[in-house]
Amino acid sequence: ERSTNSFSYSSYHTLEEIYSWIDNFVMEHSDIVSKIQIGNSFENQSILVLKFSTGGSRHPAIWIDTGIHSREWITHATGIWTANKIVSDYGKDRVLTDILNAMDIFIELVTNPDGFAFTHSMNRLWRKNKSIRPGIFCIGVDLNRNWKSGFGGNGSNSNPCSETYHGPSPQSEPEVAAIVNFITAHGNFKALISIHSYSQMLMYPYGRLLEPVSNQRELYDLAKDAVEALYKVHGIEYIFGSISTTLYVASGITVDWAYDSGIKYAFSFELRDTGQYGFLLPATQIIPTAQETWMALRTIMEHTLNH
Ligand SMILES: O=C(NO)N[C@@H](Cc1ccccc1)C(=O)O
Ligand SMILES: [Zn+2]
Repeated sequence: ERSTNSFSYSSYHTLEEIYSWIDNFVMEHSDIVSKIQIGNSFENQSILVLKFSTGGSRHPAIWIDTGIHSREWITHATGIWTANKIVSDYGKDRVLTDILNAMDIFIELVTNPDGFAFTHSMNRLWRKNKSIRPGIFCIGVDLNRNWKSGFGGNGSNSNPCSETYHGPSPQSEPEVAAIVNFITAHGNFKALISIHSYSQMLMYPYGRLLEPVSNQRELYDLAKDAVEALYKVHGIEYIFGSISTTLYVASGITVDWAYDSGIKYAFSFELRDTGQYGFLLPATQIIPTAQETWMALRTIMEHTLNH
């Protein structure tokens, strides 16, 4: 009896429960999934990535991260369901099978493990990581402001007590440095998708600039197709566009770094809802959210495969 069969995909879980699910999941699907430790968090938790691969040495790759902001629990839960969806549909869904036969998919489920543990133990609405530094009397850096592109610019804050504190320097945080080192060393990532909640948006670079990226038209059309595929599942409406024009100017963010590193398909999701529950989205909405998000992810991955 597969222990992942007894895991509830319609519940929220602790860091320990997710890490033990990862070990069981990898054991039960060792033909296609492996676990990579890309580093350690500030408080010395392992930073784990799931690799989905059908072989080959350096297939073009797709990166998905969830939970960079620890209070956004729907994103970790969506990532776990998505991992199981990939192994369930491989060999059955033509599009996914074609994607995995040609590309590798990497999913980092708990991108901010220290913050995530803290949302379970002390503060459900904690956003940042848990780094501390001498002479600084507030905890944590916003991991979505700590990237090199536009570091310290508008839409990030130099005050360590701010929720958007960018940290002392680019990639100062081990949780960000681990991803940068991994993606840079791999050298063949074609798409990066960083998943947040909430607001129901699908966005692409730039966050730091109002000017459009060179392939803006392509990203606009792809985002449009993706949100249409999402809408068809449960009728949930997303808006889409560049981060700076759709949401607000934000500097030092994941997708700007990815885009500037040559990953031309860089997206950020804001999952359900639009504020009724916000970060406290009821667990009953986990599977519906994951189901609709999958159709958008699949659309983006299919486009990446074909371009
Ligand atoms: O925290 C959230 N959303 O979860 N707000 C995001 C908005 C966002 C999302 C993606 C890129 C840039 C900015 C933030 O980091 O400010
Ligand atoms: Zn966020």
